[in-house]
Amino acid sequence: MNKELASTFLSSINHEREQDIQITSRLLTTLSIQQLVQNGLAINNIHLENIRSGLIGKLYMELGPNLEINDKIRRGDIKIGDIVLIRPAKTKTETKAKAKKATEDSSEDQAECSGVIYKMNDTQITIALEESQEVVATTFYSYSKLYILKTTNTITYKRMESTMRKLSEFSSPVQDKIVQYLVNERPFIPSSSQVQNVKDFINPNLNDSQKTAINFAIDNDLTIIHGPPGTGKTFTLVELIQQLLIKYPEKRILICGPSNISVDTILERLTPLVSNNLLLRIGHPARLLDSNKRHSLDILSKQNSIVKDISQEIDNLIQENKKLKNYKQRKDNWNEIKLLRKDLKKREFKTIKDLIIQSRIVVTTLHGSSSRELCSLYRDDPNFKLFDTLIIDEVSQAMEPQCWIPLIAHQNQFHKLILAGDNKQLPPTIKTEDDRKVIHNLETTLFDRLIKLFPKREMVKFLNVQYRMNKNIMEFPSRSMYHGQLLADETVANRLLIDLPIVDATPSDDDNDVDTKFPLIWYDTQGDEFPETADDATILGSKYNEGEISIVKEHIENLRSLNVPQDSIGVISPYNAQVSHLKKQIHDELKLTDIEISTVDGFQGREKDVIILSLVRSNEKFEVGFLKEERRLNVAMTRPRRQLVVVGNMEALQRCGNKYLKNWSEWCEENADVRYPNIDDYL
Ligand SMILES: Nc1ncnc2c1ncn2[C@@H]1O[C@H](COP(=O)(O)OP(=O)(O)OP(=O)(O)O)[C@@H](O)[C@H]1O
Repeated sequence: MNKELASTFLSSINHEREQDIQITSRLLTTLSIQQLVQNGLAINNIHLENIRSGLIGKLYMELGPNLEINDKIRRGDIKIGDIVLIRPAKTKTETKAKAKKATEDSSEDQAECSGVIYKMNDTQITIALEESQEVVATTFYSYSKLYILKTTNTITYKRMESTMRKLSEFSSPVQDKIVQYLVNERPFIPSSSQVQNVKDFINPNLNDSQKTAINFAIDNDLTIIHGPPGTGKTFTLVELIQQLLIKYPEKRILICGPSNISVDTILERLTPLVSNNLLLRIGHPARLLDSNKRHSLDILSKQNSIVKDISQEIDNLIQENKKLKNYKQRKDNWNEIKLLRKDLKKREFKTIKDLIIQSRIVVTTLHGSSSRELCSLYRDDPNFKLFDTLIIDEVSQAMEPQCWIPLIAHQNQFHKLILAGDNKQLPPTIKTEDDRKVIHNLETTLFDRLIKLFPKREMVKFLNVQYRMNKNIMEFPSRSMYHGQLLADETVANRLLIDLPIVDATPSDDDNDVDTKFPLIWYDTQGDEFPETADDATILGSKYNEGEISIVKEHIENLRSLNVPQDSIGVISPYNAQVSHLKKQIHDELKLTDIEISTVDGFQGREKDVIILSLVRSNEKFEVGFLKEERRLNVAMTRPRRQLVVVGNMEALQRCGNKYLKNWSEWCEENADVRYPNIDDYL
């Protein structure tokens, strides 16, 4: 089965990469820089302030706003960790000679370099460059205006493809005990010992479902911890990791996730509980939370004093390089830098190896798990055993081929695989739109496939108590997605906005209509008074709804008049255009900049006291587009703790033909405080 699995994924990944590159290059070529900036895919009007050396011989390019134009950088959707292209803007004032000279040096038609966004604020962007980009980068001093473009991260595709090729080379039957489960070459037989492994839990607050999951994971070699929203998946994993350290002090655990934030959350929670020399974070320092940088292998490996001196010498040579006029001098200077770099790398490798051997918990993204640093230990001894347990968190946000990266890079080592996630929340983001088979192959996560492979689901442990939502908010998601199994812990079941100390107590005791007393409110915009609008400005054909924005603003004003703090309020819309219009009116016009406004994806894994959800869709044909994606809506409606406010056309949901949406609006009709806004009140 490994060969079929590998070839299915190889063709799907190839198609996905082509689609991704096509979509990105279509945007970059058809749109002007202005339009790309408008869509958050580019940042312009910046210039090169400085180049300095950094970790593991990387270079850091510091860019600031072009002060002749503005004093702030318009960051758009570009964020830390993105791979970007840096290019000079063609400006009239740029003399041909200057451009020609820069081209000679860069020996390219258009000077261009690529790097990773390392740091970013309104006044400076720091980009980490690969060594190969240095010569070009220094030529950018001669341009007054630069711009950066967000690009496709092809490295991730290459890693998945090489992993799948290695999987296809496995001889059958496969040797690796864990891989045997995944390729259906081994039945799953749960351990029969009823002994409750853990005698003393460290965390006294664990509930029974969490304890059961921990005991099962210690006792079995395959576990899936199914954690619906707010049920303490991370809480559970942290205890499990501590128990594994106690039980197997000599073994090493590899913790992976699809994104840096998914693994940084666990590392942050582990830091106060585990001695820090046992914790090691592998990954580009640019992409780590500041609180986790102290565990960063990159940074730790630089603390060696000789390594520091060599880095300083490299730095000085780079500064000198700027002043050298003659091309040959510059070339000699780079050669000297290259020699120093070789020495630096040898010393760093030794330091890195010692740090990895000393650690007991290695934390990295799924892609980072096959990093050069980690796999370099097998160069000396291919049979070296580095890890014993693999934990993959947020497994339902990862494409299955990503989950194979650590399994293949460290094959024949793992005796235990623990997957944690929720297959009823956001699936992995797939760019492909033109091939349903590819979409299905890549959207079906390892979690989904294993519960099909083992229909008895004996390895699945469900966390059933949630610590986030008022029970009225929890009720529909529990019924529609979790077979009604969710329970609201008593600490959250009945809490309302009005219970927040800062919020005005009931202005008058008998005033039961005050907004802060309702956990569930629906502003029903049915009829044709609140129509949606197609937004042509954004090339992605997004939609927005002016009428709904007015209702959102009015509700926010009501809450603010009752002293609900801005940072307790979140506004979500599935449509990018609605998000940008909401930001413009709430952030720019109302100046309520502490109210978080984002798409559903931006709120994944997060929570707020009150969430206002603007559905946008309202048209004569009752079309609802991708509102039909129930897992996306499930994430949106399970973000609030105390109040969920929906603004949307109930009739559209009841007549769009989608069962989930119909059930949701009918259930809310019975259980929410439904209001019928009158458009005249907003004109
Ligand atoms: N047994 C428990 N007793 C008390 N509080 C708990 C317990 N388990 C989890 N919590 C609380 O519930 C909240 C959610 O926990 P956690 O962040 O671990 O859940 P998660 O499943 O990782 O998050 P998400 O819901 O985004 O998937 C946290 O505030 C945590 O402190």
